[in-house]
Amino acid sequence: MSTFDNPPSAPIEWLQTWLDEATKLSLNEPMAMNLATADEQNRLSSRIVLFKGFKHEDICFFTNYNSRKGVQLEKCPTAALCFWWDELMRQIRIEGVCHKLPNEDSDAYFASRARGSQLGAWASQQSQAVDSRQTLEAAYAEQEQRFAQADVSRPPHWGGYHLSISRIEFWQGRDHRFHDRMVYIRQADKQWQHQRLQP
Ligand SMILES: Cc1cc2nc3c(=O)[nH]c(=O)nc-3n(C[C@H](O)[C@H](O)[C@H](O)COP(=O)(O)O)c2cc1C
Ligand SMILES: Cc1ncc(COP(=O)(O)O)c(CN)c1O
Repeated sequence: MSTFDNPPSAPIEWLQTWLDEATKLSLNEPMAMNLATADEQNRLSSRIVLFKGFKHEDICFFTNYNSRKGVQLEKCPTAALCFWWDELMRQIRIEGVCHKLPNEDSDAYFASRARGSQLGAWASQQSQAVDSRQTLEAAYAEQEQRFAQADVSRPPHWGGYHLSISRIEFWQGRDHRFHDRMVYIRQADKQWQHQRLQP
């Protein structure tokens, strides 16, 4: 029997199962998810970021807090995420509110990154204009020198967010565009209510 015929009362285990199944496929970026944010005029923008695990039941990702998305999240913390796995014909849509992770969590994740990516986080003022690739390379070389004898510390403007889920939908592609959909909505008392949706 499919999970859609016997849905769990809460969605997190189901989400974890689909993430595990996508990871097993040896895709290039199985944890890539679209992140949509809005500015103060309700203009939307979206881009791909990587899912980096859970904080309790919240979804974590890491970025530059001064980036375009970071500036938007500061003013408008509601955001939407979307995973799509072609090979599984599966989509997961998530909506919720983002908060910055505690510094300790960002420190721990930053410390786990490749050294080159750590230096890149210092060298890049993400989303700002730059006149040439050479300017970027020079900024990177400068950070390489600066940290030549040391571990690379986390830039204060680089860190994580955790998105608290208010709505999540599981979508399984089926023949004749007659897909399975199940949505979970978080109620005021924190309990989940789920409903099957038409394709
Ligand atoms: C597969 C993939 C994964 C990415 N992961 C991240 C990520 O985890 N964090 C991040 O800041 N940017 C990531 N990026 C780059 C973003 O898509 C984007 O270019 C960048 O964050 C700047 O977005 P912004 O100007 O809207 O803030 C990724 C891009 C791709 C294609
Ligand atoms: C600019 C940028 N920042 C952060 C990440 C997150 O991935 P990681 O921490 O694994 O480098 C990515 C992934 N492509 C990225 O492009």
